[in-house]
Amino acid sequence: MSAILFFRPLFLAERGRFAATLLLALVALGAGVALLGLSGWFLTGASLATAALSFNLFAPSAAVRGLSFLRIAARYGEKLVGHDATLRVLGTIRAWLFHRLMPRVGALRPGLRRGDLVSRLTADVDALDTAFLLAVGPLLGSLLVGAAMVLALAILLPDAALVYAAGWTAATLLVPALFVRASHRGGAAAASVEAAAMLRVACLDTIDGHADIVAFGARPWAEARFTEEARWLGALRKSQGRRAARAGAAIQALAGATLLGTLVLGLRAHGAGEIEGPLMVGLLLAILASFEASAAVMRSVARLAEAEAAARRLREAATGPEAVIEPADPTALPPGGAVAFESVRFGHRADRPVLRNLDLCVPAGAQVAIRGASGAGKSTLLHLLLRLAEPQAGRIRLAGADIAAVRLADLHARVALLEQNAPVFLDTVRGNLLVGRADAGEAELWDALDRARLGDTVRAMPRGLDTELGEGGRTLSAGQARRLGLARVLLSRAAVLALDEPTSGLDREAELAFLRDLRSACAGRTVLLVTHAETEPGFFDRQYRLVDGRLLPDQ
Ligand SMILES: Nc1ncnc2c1ncn2[C@@H]1O[C@H](COP(=O)(O)OP(=O)(O)OP(=O)(O)O)[C@@H](O)[C@H]1O
Repeated sequence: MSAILFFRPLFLAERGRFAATLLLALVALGAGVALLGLSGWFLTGASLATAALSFNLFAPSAAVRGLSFLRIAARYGEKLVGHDATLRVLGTIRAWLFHRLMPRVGALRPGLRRGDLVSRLTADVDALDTAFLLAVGPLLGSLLVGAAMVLALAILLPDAALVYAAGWTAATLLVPALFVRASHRGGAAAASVEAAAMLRVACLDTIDGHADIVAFGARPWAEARFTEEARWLGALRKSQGRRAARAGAAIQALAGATLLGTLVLGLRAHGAGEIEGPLMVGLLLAILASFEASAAVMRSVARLAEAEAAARRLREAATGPEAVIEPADPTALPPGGAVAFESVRFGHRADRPVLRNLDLCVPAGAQVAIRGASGAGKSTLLHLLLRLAEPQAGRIRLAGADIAAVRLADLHARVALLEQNAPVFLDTVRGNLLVGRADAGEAELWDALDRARLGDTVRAMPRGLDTELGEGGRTLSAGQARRLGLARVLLSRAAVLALDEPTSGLDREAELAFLRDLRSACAGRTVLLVTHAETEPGFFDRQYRLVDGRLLPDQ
């Protein structure tokens, strides 16, 4: 339970609603047991009465109706309040998790797949709903009902109290505990949660790679992979289900044995005149009803094991190291756009440096191109400037300030990045552009689009700026998606533009035109552009080549 308890503060925010749920669940459970007990007593009493007149029919039948109504109302209220509280908590957990994940995404272990992360934010959070509704509630309810039954038997049929206590303890505590142990021992619950996540990964992978899979005739391969994941999940759930069914059968057997034991002891007490027949029947039926609560515990425990595994995965995602730490005592970022790298060393693995003691000095407003072979470290250099990763040695300065000492929000307001695979969000053209500057007006949006040479394309779209672009920009060509990313960067007010391959996706003519226009489009801003493209003299103030982790003057 330790992983679930990690989320306790978020659950406690709804403690009022959860307490009301618990109370209503107890009322429903108590009313159910009392209803069956009373009915048993009533029916037996009525049938044993020689003359109907000698038995008061009115009071018990009114009580039966009252209890059944109370049970229905309490059950309804419990579901209503409980689900409301749970949905609120799940919403809070999702928002909290998203907030925690954002600074950690860059530092997630490389093996962690997108689909797995989605799985954590959705299915794993959902699994936590069992933590209260299906676990704590039934367990507490069952404990209280069990204790009440032991007390009632101790008063009315003392011989049977011990038998019931033993049967009930075994059914409510021992069997679920053994089930949890068996599930933990095989790691079944964790494996099942993992398998469900992997199935989502396989599904997303297949959708993303759909065109290639079709083109290569690899559908059998994709289907076999998906089927294999599905089969694995199915097998794990089946064996978990089998274990749960065995435990359920054990509870039924214990309920039967307890009932039988109580019946034998009850008949003996009845023979000795210690208990009346109707009361004994009432007790027997109440015992039967109380074991329903034990079966509910078993069902919740079965789901609780998965909730615990899901909580562990959520905790891992929410508490991992942050990619970049905010400075504890940030310094103010002076105005300006001068950029300097001072003996910067970085490697994704410390023993494999990508940049080695790299120096670069770009005065404010200067435009610099950096060329280099694929894998030379060009994107890495730009990422370091935005503190998407931290150098292992050296310092990067912006407007004279060490970027490690300034607030991330200040840094990101000053430096805009056009990523190599700049995303197109599931939104309109306008929505995608406003990510660059939320308060941009209509004229500024069109200006940015024109400067990125995308204005005419958007004008020809049916709804212009309000055209929906589809997931991942599916309705755009790769070159158009690229230019949309560029327009977003041009729209921002950042004094420094970090452009990663801004002309990829453009033909050579458009590429040269873009590079030629860049000077006026970005006038007054510092530009660091990394590219494979051949540039021409005069396009940039300075040009470098990135070779062996160092910058050499180019041309
Ligand atoms: N997240 C990562 N984990 C480990 N290694 C990485 C990671 N990202 C990049 N690398 C490695 O770092 C090196 C530099 O990568 P980078 O993306 O900066 O190159 P690049 O010059 O931009 O290449 P390209 O022109 O192909 O985009 C490469 O060898 C790459 O394999």
